[in-house]
Amino acid sequence: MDKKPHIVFIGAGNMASSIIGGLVASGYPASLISASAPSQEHLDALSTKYQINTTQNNHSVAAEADILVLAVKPQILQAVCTDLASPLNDKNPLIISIAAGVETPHIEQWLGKTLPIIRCMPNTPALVSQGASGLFANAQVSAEQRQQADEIFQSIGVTQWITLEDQMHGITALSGSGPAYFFLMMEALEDAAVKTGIPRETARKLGIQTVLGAAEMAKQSELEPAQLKRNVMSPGGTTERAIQSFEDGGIRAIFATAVSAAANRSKELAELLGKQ
Ligand SMILES: NC(=O)C1=CN([C@@H]2O[C@H](COP(=O)(O)OP(=O)(O)OC[C@H]3O[C@@H](n4cnc5c(N)ncnc54)[C@H](OP(=O)(O)O)[C@@H]3O)[C@@H](O)[C@H]2O)C=CC1
Ligand SMILES: O=C(O)[C@@H]1CCC=N1
Repeated sequence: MDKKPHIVFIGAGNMASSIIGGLVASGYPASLISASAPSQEHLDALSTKYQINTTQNNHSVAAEADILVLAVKPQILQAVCTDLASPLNDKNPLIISIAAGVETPHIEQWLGKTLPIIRCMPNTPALVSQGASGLFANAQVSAEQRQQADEIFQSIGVTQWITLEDQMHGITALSGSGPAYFFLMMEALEDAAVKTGIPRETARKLGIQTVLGAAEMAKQSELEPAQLKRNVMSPGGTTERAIQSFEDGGIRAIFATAVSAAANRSKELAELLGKQ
């Protein structure tokens, strides 16, 4: 980026904080990051931690944005966008919405005009620069804006662009919600290990490192996860027993059902919110 854009966040919750934290950690100037939300307490926490600009006034800050990140709950996005229509009347910032299940035509309709809009589905590991973001650009987004968005989200992890907005439901179910699946597995693995007699602290430390090590290995290896799994399974050994137990318990069906439940909820949200 030659001249870095002023990035304004509407909403200062979990996800905005994660992205802001990742951006600042990657060296993005805090003076070029602003956030707006109702809670002064949340804003103070953000400005103390990251030295970014904060305000409770969506209008004033939105009018200064080169890039406006909509980081509020999907259910209030319509009200927030409708309210921003007037301050954006003579402005043309790049809009980036991270709201689950809200489609770009609805955002355009609520903002009252055609605008460059990118839909992004990030995830909370952005806070430690290990995010995974799926992105979709509408037809108004220029190559330069696409590049700017890509650089922002690459500074907090990995990016993947999709060409069909409909695929965002699957991305949401995969990587948007995904960190929670692995935290659940860490909880379950730790509890199970403690039941074998291991101290909790030991179980947590080794459990987390095992997840991290497996992910790093899968990332670096040319082998597919299925082969990496087989490489751990000595014939007649311990892993084989555990994997057989997972398979007997229907782990693949459990994953398929859960991921499709999340994708279906994203579709439901899109239908519900589009009808408001
Ligand atoms: N959490 C996640 O893992 C992910 C979330 N998302 C999406 O990110 C979005 C935000 O989620 P998340 O951060 O978890 O939610 P949070 O509830 O943590 O944050 C929502 C933020 O919106 C603020 N807000 C509420 N009303 C307004 C308003 N009128 N104007 C400005 N700000 C307002 C809240 O203010 P206050 O601080 O005062 O409460 C809060 O800071 C959602 O749309 C979600 O779908 C996407 C990917 C992953
Ligand atoms: O649970 C949610 O709806 C949001 C979207 C993806 C992750 N959190």
